[in-house]
Amino acid sequence: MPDSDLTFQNLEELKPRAEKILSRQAFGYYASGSESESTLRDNEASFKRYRLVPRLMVDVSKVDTTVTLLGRKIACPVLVAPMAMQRLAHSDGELATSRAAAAEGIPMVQSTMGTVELAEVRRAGKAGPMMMFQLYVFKERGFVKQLVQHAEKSGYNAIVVTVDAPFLGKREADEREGFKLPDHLRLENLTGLAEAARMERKVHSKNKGSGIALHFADHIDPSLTWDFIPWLHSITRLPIFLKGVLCPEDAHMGVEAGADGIIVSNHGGRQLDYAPASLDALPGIAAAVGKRVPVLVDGGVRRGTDIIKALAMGADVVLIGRPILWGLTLGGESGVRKVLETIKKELRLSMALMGCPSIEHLGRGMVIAPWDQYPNARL
Ligand SMILES: Cc1cc2nc3c(=O)[nH]c(=O)nc-3n(C[C@H](O)[C@H](O)[C@H](O)COP(=O)(O)O)c2cc1C
Ligand SMILES: CC(C)CC(=O)C(=O)O
Repeated sequence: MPDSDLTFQNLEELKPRAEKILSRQAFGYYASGSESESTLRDNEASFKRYRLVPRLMVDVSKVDTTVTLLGRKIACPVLVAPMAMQRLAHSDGELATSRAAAAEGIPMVQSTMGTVELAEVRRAGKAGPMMMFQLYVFKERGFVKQLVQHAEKSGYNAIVVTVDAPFLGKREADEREGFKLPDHLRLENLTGLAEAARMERKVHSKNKGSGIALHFADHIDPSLTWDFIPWLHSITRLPIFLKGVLCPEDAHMGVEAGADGIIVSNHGGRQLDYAPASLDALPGIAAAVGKRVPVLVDGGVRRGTDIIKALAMGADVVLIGRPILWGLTLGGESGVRKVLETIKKELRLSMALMGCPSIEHLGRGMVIAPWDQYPNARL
């Protein structure tokens, strides 16, 4: 697949360009949300509702975008979100994303459902600050233990447990197109295991509808409860983040159960439709967590100013999903690098324009919701 022209101004331009390159099945799988896609749309729309109040006469000749996560310095408060099956976008798939993220000093979260084996992805990203492994919890706990311990031995620095997917949301594009993983690709983390061989057949199966949804219903454990977290701690020394939290009470219960980080997410609008936009759920969750552990957020982050809004509203770090896949589609490793470079540059400039020479300067008073009064009314 020849790489295309990588001249673009911003992340919002990329989706229509990627659509021209990808197969209908792959584009449908990447782009779609569940059901009426109201949460999918609301994720981006919510960022656009808020306004920023700049502060003036601050020395911004130097702007420092770095932050620390799990004791490691990262280039800016951004992570690459876990996304399955990246070789649908480009033949280098997860390897390209891993190299690009490492080169930009940004951690990547690798999905359980990768099309490159997790240890290879980790090796490709060895120059980077760190990597996390996203875990889907299979009914077969022996397999889960094997997967997690293999990730730990391979050098991953944290486990991200996705807790919003007891079943896969109803993604109508996948149902309509009969989404299947093409025959030349494999869910590489699941091969070589007896249980996995059976799972794999489903993803390639000739059944009608979404092969992924069928695979999920068969093998992912919908009976998961909070006691899973202490069990996971008992089999790994890695810190555990919970991904998919939308309710302050769940965030609190997660921290009580032993979570080392909370990721506010509605899975990019792909699970429960009409779940709140992640940004709208964020302030309540940040308040419930009360700085006990880091709070991360994803869903609809497309601009440097979106990162500023999320941080000012209580997040420590954001994750970016689909724009990474569009960059990967357009230009493999270079495409992902360009996506990350672009948003980093936007963040740096917007911080300067906000009068924020470093991330600690971002505060709640700098973001106004439509229902807030403008700051001069508070004087
Ligand atoms: C194609 C695709 C695959 C995804 N695969 C996973 C996955 O394997 N595990 C997971 O926890 N989340 C997965 N997600 C959700 C993302 O991690 C993330 O929550 C979401 O995409 C963020 O929203 P954004 O795409 O608007 O930036 C996936 C999302 C997309 C678009
Ligand atoms: C293979 C899928 C289960 C990955 C996923 O989480 C998604 O498509 O949203």
